[in-house]
Amino acid sequence: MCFEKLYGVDTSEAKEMYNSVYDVMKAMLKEYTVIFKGPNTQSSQSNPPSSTAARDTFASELAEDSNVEFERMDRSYKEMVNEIRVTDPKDELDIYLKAEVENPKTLPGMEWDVLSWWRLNSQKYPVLSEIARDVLAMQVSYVASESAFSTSGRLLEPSRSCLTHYMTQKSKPNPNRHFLRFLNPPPVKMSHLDDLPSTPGKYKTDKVPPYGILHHHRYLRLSKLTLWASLFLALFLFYLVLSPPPSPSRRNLNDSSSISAAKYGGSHWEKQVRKSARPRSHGGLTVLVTGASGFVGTHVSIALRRRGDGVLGLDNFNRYYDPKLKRARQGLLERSGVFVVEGDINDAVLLRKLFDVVLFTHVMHLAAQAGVRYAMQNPGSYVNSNIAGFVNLLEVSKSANPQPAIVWASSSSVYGLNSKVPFSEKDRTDQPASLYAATKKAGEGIAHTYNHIYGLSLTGLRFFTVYGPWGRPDMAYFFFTKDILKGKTITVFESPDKGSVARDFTYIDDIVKGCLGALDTAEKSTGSGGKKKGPAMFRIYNLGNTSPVPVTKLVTILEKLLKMKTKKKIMPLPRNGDVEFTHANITLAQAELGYKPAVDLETGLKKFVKWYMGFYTGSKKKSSW
Ligand SMILES: O=C(O)[C@H]1O[C@H](OP(=O)(O)OP(=O)(O)OC[C@H]2O[C@@H](n3ccc(=O)[nH]c3=O)[C@H](O)[C@@H]2O)[C@H](O)[C@@H](O)[C@@H]1O
Repeated sequence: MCFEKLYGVDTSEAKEMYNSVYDVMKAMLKEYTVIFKGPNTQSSQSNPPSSTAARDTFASELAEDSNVEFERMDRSYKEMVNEIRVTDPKDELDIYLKAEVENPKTLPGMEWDVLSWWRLNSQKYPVLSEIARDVLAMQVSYVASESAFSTSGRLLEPSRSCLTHYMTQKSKPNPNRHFLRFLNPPPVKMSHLDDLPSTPGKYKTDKVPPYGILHHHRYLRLSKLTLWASLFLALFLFYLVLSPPPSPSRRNLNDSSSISAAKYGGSHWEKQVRKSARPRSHGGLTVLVTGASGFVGTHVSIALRRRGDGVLGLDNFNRYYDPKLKRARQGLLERSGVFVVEGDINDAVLLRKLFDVVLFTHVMHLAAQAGVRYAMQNPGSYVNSNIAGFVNLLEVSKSANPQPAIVWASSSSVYGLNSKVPFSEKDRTDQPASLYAATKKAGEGIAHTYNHIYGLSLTGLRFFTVYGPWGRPDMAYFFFTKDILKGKTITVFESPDKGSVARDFTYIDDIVKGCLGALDTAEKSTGSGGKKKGPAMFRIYNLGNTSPVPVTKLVTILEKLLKMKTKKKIMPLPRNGDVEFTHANITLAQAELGYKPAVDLETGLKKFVKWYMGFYTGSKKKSSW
């Protein structure tokens, strides 16, 4: 009914919304039925709290605390509920939905509240009323911020969630409650009760009308419509609070992570994990590569495997860009003997499981939300992957025994508005120009903390615009190629003084060498079992090419390689996080990692174009992979 009001009678939107809420309610009902009635298999062994027992406790609590005429109330409403007594909990929802809409206009002048109605109807709808009690009794402060869930200011108002002070007393956090078990929030004062006197006892319970009277009248005044809306609202909150950590505001990005749990476990899976992680050469490393089906992850994993190291991949296959490309990379990895676990770095259970099954000597952490400009569209995904995910990985790594040495991908973007060239590791990095850069910089700070407190060996690599075969479709060289081939106009940015924007484009093979150099020179972590035993290595290196190339030149090279002219639209560099130029000073990486970039942009793009034509157009000239 409320969806019909919102979307129109008989519209597909209304039906879709109704069905989705209905499905959620059914699922919750099922869950609660198991909790309050006990799963079939256990019912004879244990004594799970039945809905009747729960109801009785609830009723006796009421009788005890509030001087209500409980017996009288009990008699009257038992008479009422006997009219429709639901025997099978799974029918409760249908019966509730079919019930008459009650008239909200009767007995004006008395406030109603949802919880009272549900309490009153707890015999009629035993399981639904348990859900209502858990969900609707949630105090405002049980959610991080009520406003966070609201698109139009305050969400919980007296008319929407009218919890009397009596109810707030009754709805104290109870760790045994199903809902609160998930939440376990600190009990803070409800914001909409702020006008309650702060002196305890000023509100006397005897000022509350006797429960029996209230109770007797309230159900008559309750609008089914409002009830339904309240329940939906509460369900919405319930979902938000219980859903996996958010997430990229774009739902599809996390689709794969939310189903990851179903994709691991079992003896066959463990066998694959062990086999993949087992080094083939004597003294080989045992490396967990996160983001293994990403661009750099694929190349690094294959290079490690080829030289005899054990490699286990981890990737959530999100949809930031075409997952088919990631699956194709996974195919390559499998052919090289690298098994990729489908899962998210935010999944601590999975990570712990992986560390239980394999004693990783190293982690090559490449899973991240990449891309500078996309951060304005979906900031949450950067926080989720580059900060929360990284912390999760560090947490699990610091507790592992032995602790692995970790090498992870930072970015040239941390230099932000730094104008001193070439960029040296000693230069300031406190002026990020994008949220992406800020999360990468935060990652460096977080890594330092874990090094300092737990003795984790950590090496950060600041990559400079990495390109090459199997690259990322969101990067300029990649989509320029695609657009040039399609005869589309491409947009080339220029700096505010009409100068060229330039990048220190770095070929993938050079980056791979830098990654392997970092892994090979990383000292062991010093901690064990989450405790630091001594100072551990902490390093940051630039991995660039040391020869910035203007984007206009990149376009000219691509035109030459593709043998096509393109239409260019020159635009001022938008204020979306892009910086005017990057240029790496690689002295440190050269000295300590033996890093020596060897591929110039034209040579690298030639290899990329060859791969691109083979992969996307089926050209016979396929690359070596
Ligand atoms: O080195 C880095 O730190 C970063 O390199 C790239 O970021 P970016 O250098 O911005 O790479 P592209 O998005 O491929 O852009 C390359 C150049 O093309 C320019 N561009 C981009 C898009 C466009 O339509 N037109 C255009 O002229 C950009 O302004 C930039 O100068 C990656 O996307 C980041 O993930 C990485 O961390």
